[in-house]
Amino acid sequence: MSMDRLLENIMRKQNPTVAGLDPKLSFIPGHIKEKCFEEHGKNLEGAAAALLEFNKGLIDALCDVVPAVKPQAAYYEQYGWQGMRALAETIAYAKSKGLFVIVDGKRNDIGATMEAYAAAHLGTTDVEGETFEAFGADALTVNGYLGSDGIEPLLKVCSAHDKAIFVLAKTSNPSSGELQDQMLHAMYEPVYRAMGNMCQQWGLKLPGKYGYSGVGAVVGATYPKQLKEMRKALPNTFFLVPGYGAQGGAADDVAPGFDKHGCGAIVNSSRGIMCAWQKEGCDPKDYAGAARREAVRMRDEIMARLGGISLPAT
Ligand SMILES: O=C(O)c1cc(=O)[nH]c(=O)n1[C@@H]1O[C@H](COP(=O)(O)O)[C@@H](O)[C@H]1O
Repeated sequence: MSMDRLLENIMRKQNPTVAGLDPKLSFIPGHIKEKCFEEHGKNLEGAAAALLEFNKGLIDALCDVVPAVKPQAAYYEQYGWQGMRALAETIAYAKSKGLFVIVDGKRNDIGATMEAYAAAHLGTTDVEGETFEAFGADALTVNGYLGSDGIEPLLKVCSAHDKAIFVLAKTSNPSSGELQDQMLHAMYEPVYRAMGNMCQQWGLKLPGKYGYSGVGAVVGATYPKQLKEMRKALPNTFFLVPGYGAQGGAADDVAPGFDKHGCGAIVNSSRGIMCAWQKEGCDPKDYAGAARREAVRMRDEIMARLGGISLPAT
């Protein structure tokens, strides 16, 4: 099962972190942009080529450190179909380096449309009887707030193609509480807890051998209290924890998301890793080296809190 593969990658690398690949031109060193603009023009084609080259450098530098990468689709979409091609090529390149790829699409719609999203990102697309893998991620972030009929098609595709999903429960952004913290009086619990419970239920259809199902939940590093509460309440739900670094989350904040085996969560950092070269003020040609140093620092900081990671007995 796909989530098992993520856990095994985390265990092997002793690193419960994921590098976000959310590139925009201002994050990319000048020498890459100049080369790509010269080759392809200063247009969407040139920009997309720069994104891909930047990403490949990051992936090469990070692939023996991190277990996974998380490209956020919006950063590619803003560069048109050329950007989406860069997304597809980034996914393929990361997979070829043994990385688990979580595409951050936060997709959701009615069931019929969700079938199309599921085919696009996790399954295969049918062309008159022949099937093709479109984007081929290992996991996709989704929004569960349309309810079960939006999630069911994903569960089917996950089961058939060995994939996983992460469902937004308590997001990291400052205004997430406006709706997600509201109490559901009939259930005596806030909305994000109800969503967590739904993840736990949906996960029954995708059981994993280490106790964590193929339906994970997104819980922000910026809300450690809720992270702790959710870890206790949802023993079979693996967490994607964004908000470390650029959004202010630190090792102390993410620690409550883990179980007693040091398992149960993966912490994302995007700008913290991608833009480390700007923060360090190092030679821009060493941008990937700076990303690696930050990824190692982040790993060591979180691992110092966890001690070690072992996989719960099967
Ligand atoms: O689903 C996500 O990954 C996500 C959920 C959430 O609650 N908060 C959140 O920041 N994210 C994503 O995680 C990444 C965070 O980026 P940085 O703040 O640069 O580390 C971005 O790709 C966000 O879109």
